[in-house]
Amino acid sequence: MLAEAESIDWEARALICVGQDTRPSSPDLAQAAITGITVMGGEVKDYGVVTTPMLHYFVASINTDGIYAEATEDGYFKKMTTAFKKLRGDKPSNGNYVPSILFDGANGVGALKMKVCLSYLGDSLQVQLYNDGNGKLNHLCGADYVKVQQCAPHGVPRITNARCVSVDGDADRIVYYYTDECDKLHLLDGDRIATLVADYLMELVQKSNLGLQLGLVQTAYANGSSTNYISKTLKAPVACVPTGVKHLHQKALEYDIGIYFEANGHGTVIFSDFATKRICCAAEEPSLPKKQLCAIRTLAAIIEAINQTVGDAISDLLILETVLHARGWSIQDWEAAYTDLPNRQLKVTLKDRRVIETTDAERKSVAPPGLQDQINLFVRNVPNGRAFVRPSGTEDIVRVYAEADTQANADQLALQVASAVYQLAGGVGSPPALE
Ligand SMILES: CC(=O)N[C@H]1[C@@H](OP(=O)(O)O)O[C@H](CO)[C@@H](O)[C@@H]1O
Repeated sequence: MLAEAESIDWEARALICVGQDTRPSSPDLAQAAITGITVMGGEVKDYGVVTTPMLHYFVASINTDGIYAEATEDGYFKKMTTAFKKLRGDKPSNGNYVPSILFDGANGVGALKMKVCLSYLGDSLQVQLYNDGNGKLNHLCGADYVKVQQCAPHGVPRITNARCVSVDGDADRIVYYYTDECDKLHLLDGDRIATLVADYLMELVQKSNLGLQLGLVQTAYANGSSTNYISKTLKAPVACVPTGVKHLHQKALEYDIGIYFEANGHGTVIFSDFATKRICCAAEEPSLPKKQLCAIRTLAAIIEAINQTVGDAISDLLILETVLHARGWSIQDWEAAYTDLPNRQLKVTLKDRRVIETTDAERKSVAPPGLQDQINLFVRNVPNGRAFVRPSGTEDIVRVYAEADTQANADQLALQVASAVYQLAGGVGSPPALE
């Protein structure tokens, strides 16, 4: 019936790529999928244990008959790391940049694949691997833990001011962090990543003189300071869309070069066919002025190094290390661009989370009645206040986000909004409290 409704041609070749992560349930689930596909007459390409973004990369490569890339693990690492080494040149250090990072693999597949990546990277980048698979997946470690709890992950040594990276369990998100002399965590999340990359690419786009338009896409979770920095300092177009990378990706397709990152570190850069052709053709024009040609060739190498199919922690890492290297920046130099507004996220459990309805890319609630008026009231009472509430698409909860001039005000605002949600929208369990 479904096949009929969707006009599916049973005679057409159906090739399904299957990949699995490191969870104990994965081999059985993968086998069940493979059996189902085979019974239905489909063809299976079993990639075994891979990161989520690797599987996306393989599918895009197959769907473009290898034009995008070679659909193998070796093809994936070779293409990205060759471009990375080209971008790096023969000097791994530059100014305040040191070619060495601490890597928290969240005890997931990202750690395994980073190990493989290291053999391709040679000595262009030193990566110390931690949480590399022996502990519990995402437990007290990984990008989500670091971002939401705003704490350094367990299992990674505290080396003052050292540049550290946390990826999530399936390696599609990445955040950077360091701990300072007072053991305070400094988080550089998806917003910071987007602004760092945008600043660098904008300079290249200008120098390349190819008339390409660059834009950024964020969600309501983007820190207000980052949005301000993009529009006021970078003077780049920035759009806000509902949560979920499918929305960000779709919007980013509207630009020649679209940069999208969720605040949690999930994102990538995509180049339109038009931009790719212009850059790749111009890169073969030796008669162009040296500075212009150099910028164009750098853009061409970035196209090779980035996984454009979806957010990819390993590919993003290579791009971010490239930008920091090119700028000669330490992680502290990167952080100096702007100051994040303190923020807080809380969760509220409701009888039915669908009673919360939102509009304006989830920044305003339209149901239940009266909730938005209450939020407006609380927000007005704190300097630089902003807050919103939305039902999660992945958990049976409602998420509350608040930011303000101080952590105490952000905490108070989040708690006020969460309490209003609990009262007006049918909260269950104990009333909201700061976690
Ligand atoms: C605040 C937050 O981090 N939300 C996450 C989370 O979605 P929710 O709909 O908020 O549960 O999971 C999504 C899928 O991984 C991710 O795209 C999104 O950013």
